[in-house]
Order: sequence, then C-alpha cells, then structure tokens
Amino acid sequence: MLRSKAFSLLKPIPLMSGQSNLAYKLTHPAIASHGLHCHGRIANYRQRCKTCPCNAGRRTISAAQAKVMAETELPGILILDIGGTHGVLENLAALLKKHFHLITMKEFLEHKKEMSKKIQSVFVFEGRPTIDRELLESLPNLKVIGNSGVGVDHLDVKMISEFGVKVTNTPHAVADSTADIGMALMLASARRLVEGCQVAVSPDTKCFAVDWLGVEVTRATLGIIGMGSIGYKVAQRARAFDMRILYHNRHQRSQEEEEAVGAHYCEKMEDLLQQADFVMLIVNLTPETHKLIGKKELGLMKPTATLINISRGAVIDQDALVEALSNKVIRAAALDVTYPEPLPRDHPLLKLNNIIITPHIGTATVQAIRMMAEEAIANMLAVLNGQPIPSEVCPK
Ligand SMILES: O=C(O)C(=O)CO
Repeated sequence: MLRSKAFSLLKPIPLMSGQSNLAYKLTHPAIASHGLHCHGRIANYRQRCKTCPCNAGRRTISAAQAKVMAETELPGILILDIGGTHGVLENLAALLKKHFHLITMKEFLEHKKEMSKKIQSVFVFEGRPTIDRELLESLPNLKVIGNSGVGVDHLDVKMISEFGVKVTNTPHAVADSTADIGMALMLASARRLVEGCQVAVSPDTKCFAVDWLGVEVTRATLGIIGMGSIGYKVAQRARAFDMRILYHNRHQRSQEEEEAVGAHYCEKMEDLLQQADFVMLIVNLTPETHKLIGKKELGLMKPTATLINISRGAVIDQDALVEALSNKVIRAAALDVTYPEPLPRDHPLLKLNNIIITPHIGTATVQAIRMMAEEAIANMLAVLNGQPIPSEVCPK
C-alpha cells in the first residue's frame, strides 16, 4: 500500500487540553484540573506543561498534508493520549505507523472535515480519555477502539457498541508486569522497604533492626480476590514463596489449574478475608466491585493482615481504609491504584505511615508497553480485516 512521504515524516502530537469543548472532554478531568499534559499516568505525577520535554505537541500540519493523509489508503487511527518520554512516544508511533495513518487529536480537531471519514480506529494508550457520543458521532467510519490495558472501566462499552464499534483490550500483555507489581507491593509492605529506604538515606537516624520488624511472606496465606490471568500469575509467583493460596472469583478455576498453583477456592469472600495474611485485589472495576472492600470487609481481616490493591482504586472504600489503617484494624496497605489518581496532596491516606502508594505503575515496563501496543494493534487489525478478534470486550 502507498504511504505519502509527507505523512511518514509527521510526528504524533499529544493531546492538548483546553483547545475546544471536544478536546476538553477528551482530557481526563483530574489531569485537566492539575493543568498537566495528558501524557499517561506516570507522567501525570511528574510532568508539568512547562517542563514537559515532549515538544512534539507544538507541531502542526498543513491543509495540503491533511488532504494527502485523507486520500491515502492506510486506515486512519486516532491517537488518544499517546504520551510519555524517553522514546516511548516514538517507539509506539513507529509500531502503529506500519499499519495505520496516525492522526492525533490536535490534527483531528484542526482538520475535522478531511479527517473524520478517514478514521477507522481509535487507539487509547494511557490515561482515561472520555469517549462520548459527540466524538463517536463525529467518526462515521469508526470500527474499533483499541484500549491498551485490560481495564476498560473508563469506556462505556454498551454505548460504544450502539454505534457498531467494537472495543478491545490487552489482557495478555499486562499480566506479567501487573502480577510483578502485586508481588513487589506485597514484599515491600511486608518488609517495610519504603520506611527502611527513608532511614537509610537519613544517616542521622538511629536504626535498629528491631525497630523495623516486618512480617514474612514465606509460608504466609495469600488471599487473591479476582483470579483472572493476572491473579493466576500472582498465584504462580506466590507458590515459589511456599504461600498458602486462597482465591475468590466469580467462577471456580478447573481442578487442574488449581492444583498447578496449589490454590484453594473460597466461595465466600468473607472466608478468605478472615484467613489471609495478605489480601490482594485483582478484580475489574464494575458496579458489582465498586467499594467491594469497605468497613465490614476490613473488619473481617486479621489485625496482622495487609491489603494490596492492583486493580482500580474505587474497589476499596478509601474512607473506610483510612479509618482501618489509623485504628490498626489491619496492619498495612499497599496500593498501586487510588481514586483519584494522583491523590490530592492533603489526602489522609498520604499522612499514614502504614501504607505504600505507587502511581499506577502496573504496566510501566519497557516490555509491557510494547506488548500492549502490539496486542492492541493485532486486535484492531482483526476488526478491520473481519477476522476473529483476539481480545474483544463485549457489552454487558
Ligand atoms: O491493564 C490495566 O488496565 C492496568 O491498569 C494495569 O495496571
């Protein structure tokens, strides 16, 4: 297929906030309110507009280039929030460019007339951009929204499907890196790693090991809530620590799968909560799992237990968690996800010393980012070519 030289020279342009009503809606509200570029979760914590090293966003294209793009044969793909630094932007763009004409939100808004019919896919890389009726109505030939990541709680899949548009996700690409972050949080919390680091970098602090006693992960009981592919990968890793593994899930795994990792099914979540030394949340955020862990559930946990969340912040009632941690109802918590993200500076969770919080870095590895893009591309191409879709998210 032919590709225009002019287009191949184009650099993808990250979404700019506040450009128009539509652009505003496509910017995560939390990010807009912080005045940050919508560059992805990690960048949200670190990059302010002024210091952002990514200057690509300032680039624009001519009407002639836009016309060439609109006439070329590769399907157009609208890029929502492809961001980051350190070459991530360029690497992902290069992968996408093999199959699609990249059209950034800025380009789309500037040349809507030429662009809108060309766009057949929307690629959601990071952040939680709003895909609403207004956007869908402006894309008459849209066939697929390819989400990078497994969680699609930011997308109204039912509404999107009414437009005949498919939604896909990347459960395979995220599984190892997200399971690793679950293990990392469990170990770090158990052995008070963050506090230890703080002591080590303050040479004046007197440090006796007895003041920093942690608890052992080895041979402890791990309760996994949500035994999908990430949950199962966690169980595989936990087996190497001789952990006793309990799990609660909508469906019981096969006997073979259970035996392979030595996991025992708890039909009632309460049974798991009462027995586990570490409770790890790995469920999708749905109306059923919203505030799944609240005051009652925290009260069932052992006072020596640790709660780890690598799913979505809203799975925990954060007010109840603040209370439970302050009153030592449970030993500690380790969260890779919160609501909102990031937490406001004065949030009570940030004032506690029995908590570890990371900025939603479950998939923040060089390998996972690339695999997510590859899996998303495979999904989107399958939809466009009328082939079986590897990972489709069906409306409930
Ligand atoms: O895949 C996702 O949705 C994640 O948030 C992984 O951390």
